Amino acid sequence: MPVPESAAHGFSEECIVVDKASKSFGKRTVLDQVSLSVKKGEIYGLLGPSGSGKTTLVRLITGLDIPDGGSVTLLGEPMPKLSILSRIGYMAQSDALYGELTAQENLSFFASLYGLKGPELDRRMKAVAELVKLSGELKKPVQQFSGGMKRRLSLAVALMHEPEVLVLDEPTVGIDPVLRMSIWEELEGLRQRGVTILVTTHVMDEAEKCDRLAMIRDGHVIATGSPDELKTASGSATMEDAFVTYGGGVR
Ligand SMILES: Nc1ncnc2c1ncn2[C@@H]1O[C@H](COP(=O)(O)OP(=O)(O)OP(=O)(O)O)[C@@H](O)[C@H]1O
Repeated sequence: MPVPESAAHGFSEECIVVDKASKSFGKRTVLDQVSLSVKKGEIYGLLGPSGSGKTTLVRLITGLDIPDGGSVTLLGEPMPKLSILSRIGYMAQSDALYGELTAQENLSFFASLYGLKGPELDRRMKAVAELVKLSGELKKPVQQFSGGMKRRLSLAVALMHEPEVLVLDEPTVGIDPVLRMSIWEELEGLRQRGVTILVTTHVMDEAEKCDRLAMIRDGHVIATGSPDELKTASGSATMEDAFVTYGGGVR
């Protein structure tokens, strides 16, 4: 008897459901009837060439933009919905941090937007700073941070309010391989605690770490599945080959 996909991967509840979502800018259709679903507690990757529509899709999912057609449901609620925002952590592609403020001041500022204060604020600040290995750097102005440190601080900001869903747009761009590995260890730790993670990436070894992936090309989801399923379906030995097959249409 075939095993349902959700049972096969050990997940059940659907956390993010995108149903035939479309988005155009002017005459250009950037997303065309995109559908996918992400289950609670999985790391789901969006993989596709530059300009394929990943960031646009992420913005629809987080409610920053509204689809022209179709729908997005997050944690059972139709998006956009203000009350859901406190349950999402979003890390955009470019860091939105205050350079003149210290890391600690940045964390306090963003946490205050979620109503965190007092001992709870201190507890969360300590926890996220440890998680992204910036505990010793909290008093430094962010303008003195390297690109990788800023990326890690942005991740810390997204984690401050203990979101159930984490949406990360290319979280490791500009980060060296050692730091990249440690960020992925953190993401795997969060997954173990039941956090659902949606991540866009261009990096194949990161794609391999996802439970499931959607391959996006020219605004369409052209394949979904686990890394092994995508490799098998495309007759590829490596994720890189699968990406080229799906993304570049080379074979
Ligand atoms: N606000 C906008 N106005 C007009 N065009 C836009 C807008 N936002 C995105 N686009 C266009 O939509 C297409 C998809 O962009 P998007 O940023 O979603 O791609 P991406 O897959 O995230 O790319 P990358 O991997 O390079 O970040 C691109 O051609 C982009 O120029």
